[in-house]
Amino acid sequence: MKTSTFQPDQSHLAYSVGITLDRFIKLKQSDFPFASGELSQLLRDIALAAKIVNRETNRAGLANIGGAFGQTNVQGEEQQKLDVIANIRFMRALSKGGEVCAIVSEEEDAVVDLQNNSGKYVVAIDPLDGSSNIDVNISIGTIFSIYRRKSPIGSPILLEDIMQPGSEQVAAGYVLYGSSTMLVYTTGFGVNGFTYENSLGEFFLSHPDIQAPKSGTIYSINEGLQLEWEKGIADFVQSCKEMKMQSRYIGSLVADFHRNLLKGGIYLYPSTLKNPSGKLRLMYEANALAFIIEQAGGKASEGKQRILDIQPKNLHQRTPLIIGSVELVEQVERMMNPMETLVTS
Ligand SMILES: O=P(O)(O)OC[C@H]1O[C@](O)(COP(=O)(O)O)[C@@H](O)[C@@H]1O
Ligand SMILES: [Mg+2]
Ligand SMILES: [Mg+2]
Repeated sequence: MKTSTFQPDQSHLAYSVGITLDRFIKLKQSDFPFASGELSQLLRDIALAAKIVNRETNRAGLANIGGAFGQTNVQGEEQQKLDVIANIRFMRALSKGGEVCAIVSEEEDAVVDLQNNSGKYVVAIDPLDGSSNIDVNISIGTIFSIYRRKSPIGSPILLEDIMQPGSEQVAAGYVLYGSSTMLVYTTGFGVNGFTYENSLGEFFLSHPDIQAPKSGTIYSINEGLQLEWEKGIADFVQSCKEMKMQSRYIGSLVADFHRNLLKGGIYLYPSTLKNPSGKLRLMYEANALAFIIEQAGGKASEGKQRILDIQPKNLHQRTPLIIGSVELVEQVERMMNPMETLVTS
């Protein structure tokens, strides 16, 4: 019997570049034997809101949605219009989806209880990261963490559902609104990046199984605060200069993190006189990026302790953040804790 030589396209079976986010989420669901599809749907809801925020950021200059909103958030920071717009868009998508029972947002003073006791998940979100760069057309982002609630489904949410350490995250990611728009996330089975194809309105897998280089030549820190650094940080930055490493600082955490994740390097926002606990927020900035960098083989620390082991005490608490290639982060830790290094060496 004559058979045709047609080879069926098997590519959908492998996580090959070009697969849509939707399809990838579906295929990856098999990583969770007891998956019921809710986390998958929640990731889709976040991707949908990201598409809308992407559209808003692209036309920020045209549609008079740049500039200040005229209010300050719980941290006393002036809210930008896009902070508020992004917050509304993500709130809507997360509440409409039905999977979420509570949200912690940079732009909301208190926990947003969605009065949806059947919701399984809690989301912590920085709707718009890098707000100071909105009006000057520099890359900005969104950062999100997803936790499974601890209290029984159907019952009201409890504090224990919200105040979970980063090690309890079931998924985390960020969206980068840059020269291209990307969504990068993990569910604890590696890190994958998707690029948004505007004309098709779809995210496509472009960076499968991202691995952070063990070391790198890039260091990212706001050197304007140099006089406020503790000795270990100052020594490390000095050693970077002596080794002629490249200083790169965009001032948008997501963009600085993303570059260093792909190229190898380290981002540091240490404690300063103005912010003795650092500037960045544990629950909706540091935890998500720490989960991603660890899944990609890197490291995240506050100088001594692993970020993901920090037990949160309040919603908007800050933490020093040292994150990136494992060898560089460990070098900073050694320089910040010379005595311990002496004891252990
Ligand atoms: O201007 P600084 O002190 O260097 O701080 C920049 C950091 O602050 C942030 O803008 C804080 O995030 P938000 O914009 O979400 O408030 C980070 O993205 C960035 O890394
Ligand atoms: Mg931020
Ligand atoms: Mg923000």
